[in-house]
Amino acid sequence: MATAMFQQCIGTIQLNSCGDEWGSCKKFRNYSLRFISRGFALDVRLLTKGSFISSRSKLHLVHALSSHSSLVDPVSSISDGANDHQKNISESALILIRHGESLWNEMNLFTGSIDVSLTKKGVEEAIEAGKRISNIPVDIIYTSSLIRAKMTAMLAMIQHRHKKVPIIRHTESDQAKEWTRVFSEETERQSIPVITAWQLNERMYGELQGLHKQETIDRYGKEKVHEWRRSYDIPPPKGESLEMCSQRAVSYFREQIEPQLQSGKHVMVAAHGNCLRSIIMYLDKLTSLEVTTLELSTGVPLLYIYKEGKFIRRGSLVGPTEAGVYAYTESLALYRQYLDEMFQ
Ligand SMILES: O=C(O)[C@H](O)COP(=O)(O)O
Repeated sequence: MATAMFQQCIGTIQLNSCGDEWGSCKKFRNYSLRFISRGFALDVRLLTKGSFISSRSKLHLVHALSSHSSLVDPVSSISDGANDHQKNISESALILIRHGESLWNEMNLFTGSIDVSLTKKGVEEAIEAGKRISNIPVDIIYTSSLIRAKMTAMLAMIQHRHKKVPIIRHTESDQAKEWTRVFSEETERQSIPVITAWQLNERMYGELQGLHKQETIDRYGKEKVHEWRRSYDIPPPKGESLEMCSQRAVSYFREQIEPQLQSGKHVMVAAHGNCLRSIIMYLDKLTSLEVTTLELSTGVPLLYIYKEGKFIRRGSLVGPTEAGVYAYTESLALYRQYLDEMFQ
């Protein structure tokens, strides 16, 4: 696969030698070498006259200038003869993550729309989640507008092996858009857009927000509280039912996120227990009865493959060192192989 990538990019790779090792790069001067002071440390092998030359020196691969984004997203760009069949495989990864433990999860309080931070354990869960998805391609991230989901997305993404920088896009006003513009295409390519959307916020828990869950059970009874928490269409007092939450969250998913998947982008969504339950209900075509038993743990990423208009659930991801990761799909296995070769 590395052969395929370099065949595509050979004329356009930018390389940065490390100081005194520059001499060993001279043989590649026909290939648009340029000194750039940042990038990823890699051992780069280049294909020239039909065979690989190992540079031996530590090179910094900055990016490919070609229109292909194959060095950072090889899944969609593999095109040598051996991999021609890949052209016909059009699939995207969708990762869903419920945020890590929040301060109010720890205190067993109804949280809903209240904007509380992760706990230390929540931070660790987000980092662990990031390790689990570190071999899965991610092109764009969606989070709710609440800090616990944003923290989870950022902490998870900094674990990714491709080392791209997640950047929150501020689109709340024209000025916000203008003032947060990135003026380098190269920097842009090394970043991942993070879109925040209130539609992905946790279901609004109304008059339960801030109440202790056990004390609420003691006061209103187990059955009533369970109905508020898990029924599909019965809202908690002055709050949103799952159905109401689903109307905004699933509409947003269908209108904004699904088109990204359709266009071949790999997407991560960091959100909340009930918001994600409503999205999973849509993806897995669960009935309003089935969704009542769906529970999501904090900080556990779930993988779906979007292919030919269908969502295929692949379950929760195992740790990055476990061989099972290879079993997800052929494209994902190739992506991991690429990461192994490029980001050892
Ligand atoms: O808002 C909350 O309190 C939690 O995120 C979800 O709570 P639940 O499990 O009671 O729905």
